[in-house]
Amino acid sequence: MSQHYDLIAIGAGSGGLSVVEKAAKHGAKCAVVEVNDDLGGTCVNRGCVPKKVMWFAANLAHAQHDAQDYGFATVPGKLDWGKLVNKRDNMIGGITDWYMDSFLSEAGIDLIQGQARFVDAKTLEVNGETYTADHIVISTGGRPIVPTDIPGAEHGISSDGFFELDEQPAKVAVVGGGYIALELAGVLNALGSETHMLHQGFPVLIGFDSLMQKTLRTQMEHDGIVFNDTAKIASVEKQADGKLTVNYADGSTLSDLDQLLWAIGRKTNTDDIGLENIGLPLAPGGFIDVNEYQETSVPGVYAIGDIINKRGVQLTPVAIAAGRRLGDRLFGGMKDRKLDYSLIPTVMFTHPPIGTIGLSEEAAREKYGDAVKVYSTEFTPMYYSFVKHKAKTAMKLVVVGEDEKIVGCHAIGLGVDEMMQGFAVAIRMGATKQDFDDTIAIHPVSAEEMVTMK
Ligand SMILES: Cc1cc2nc3c(=O)[nH]c(=O)nc-3n(C[C@H](O)[C@H](O)[C@H](O)COP(=O)(O)OP(=O)(O)OC[C@H]3O[C@@H](n4cnc5c(N)ncnc54)[C@H](O)[C@@H]3O)c2cc1C
Ligand SMILES: NC(=O)c1ccc[n+]([C@@H]2O[C@H](COP(=O)([O-])OP(=O)(O)OC[C@H]3O[C@@H](n4cnc5c(N)ncnc54)[C@H](O)[C@@H]3O)[C@@H](O)[C@H]2O)c1
Repeated sequence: MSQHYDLIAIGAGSGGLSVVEKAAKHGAKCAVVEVNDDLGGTCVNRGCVPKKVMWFAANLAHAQHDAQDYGFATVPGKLDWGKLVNKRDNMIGGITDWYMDSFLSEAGIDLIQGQARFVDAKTLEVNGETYTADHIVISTGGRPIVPTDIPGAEHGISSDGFFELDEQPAKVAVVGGGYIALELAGVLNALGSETHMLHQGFPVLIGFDSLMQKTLRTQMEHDGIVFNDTAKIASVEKQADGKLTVNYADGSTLSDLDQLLWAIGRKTNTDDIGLENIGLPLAPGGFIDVNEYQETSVPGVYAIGDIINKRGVQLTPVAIAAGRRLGDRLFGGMKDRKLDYSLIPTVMFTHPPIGTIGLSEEAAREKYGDAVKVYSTEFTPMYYSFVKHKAKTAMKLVVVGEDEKIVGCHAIGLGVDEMMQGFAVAIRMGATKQDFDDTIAIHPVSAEEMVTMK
């Protein structure tokens, strides 16, 4: 006899846990299926949370250098990588234990451990048992891509492997030019690894505003990261001493690498979940198409989080928000509740960080043509007054039409990670440049430049 639920989520990550939590709060009988031993998914175990710990450590490394320029007698200390990793993993263990021991039981949600597979649109099979539900949510997220067409690629690691490193690599190459490549390269470099970034001729940070791309690139180079923009990797070899050599197509090499980190994108977790049994086709890239209510083309089957076919929304708060809204709509009587996917703010935890919301200047010009106007500023924050190793801050407001409605807001620099959330509220409410100008600045902080741009 199979067990019946009102809703089952496949995958206990940001999206899956959020939809069952909300649905259960509204009284629905819910279960979540998870194939891994740890709950919380990518963000908690192999993403945002451990990454942010490493980013904090990298900030401290920068600050130790800066402190000397402020007159402190301290000499920057060497990081005990093992100690940091141990503390980080203990912290994450605390979160996953809490999910396992308190979160699910307090919310009255059943955990089904194993790999879920659709038998039909209302039935899942897990470890030989069947479970039925009126509503099934696919929230299986994704995993890093490691190339299969480059001989020796398997000698490299992915972001998952980065979080398993118990020793800091002395020399490392990071392949890619997106969020993960840039964030992890920044961490490794700040913590003292010789860091090489390999990507293939395209600008880093595709889709971001060009001012952000340019400023970050300049700063990363200034920090000592070596960029190879024409890195066509032909093969990777492991030497007798365990070090790696990258052989480029042009015959040149990069050798003595302790690690090679592939950060070239992620693939969705859709293999072997039986989508063929419910007639649900995959969109290009392995994503799942959904409508504005997270509904797939199969009635009663939904998809949320990284798995859905929308560009630029593979973020934890997006998965959570979509899950909560779906729970409200299905069981809370909120018939029209859905996530608005426009104007999603995001921060890239590089050194310095980037905060962004809305359209880049380039995208706005493509959409609105001559109606676009841009305000921007570049400056050195006061913090760096005595610091030799300075990092510039750059900000840009992209506005449209006579009322100069803000359609894009971008900033890179010290502290912008904590700055952008408030601006995102204003911009979602329809703020114009005049609203920003009418706001009294806070002094002396970098954020004041956002409301004083000419
Ligand atoms: C290195 C890194 C850093 C990141 N940093 C940030 C950040 O700073 N801020 C941010 O907003 N986002 C960040 N992200 C993105 C964020 O982690 C994801 O957007 C988020 O985790 C997506 O949630 P999800 O629920 O869709 O999927 P996931 O969190 O990936 O959860 C999916 C779950 O489904 C399980 N699963 C898969 N298949 C099955 C199956 N058949 N049966 C049962 N279970 C299954 C998986 O084991 C997993 O636990 C980062 C990602 C990475 C990789
Ligand atoms: N701070 C954050 O919020 C944060 C941090 C990390 C990840 N994320 C989320 O996770 C998603 C995935 O991140 P990601 O970095 O894996 O993907 P991404 O799509 O951001 O970047 C992948 C990069 O790899 C490049 N690339 C692709 N194939 C390549 C190849 N063969 N050789 C060299 N480069 C290649 C792409 O051009 C791109 O620059 C992000 O889009 C983001 O939504 C968010």
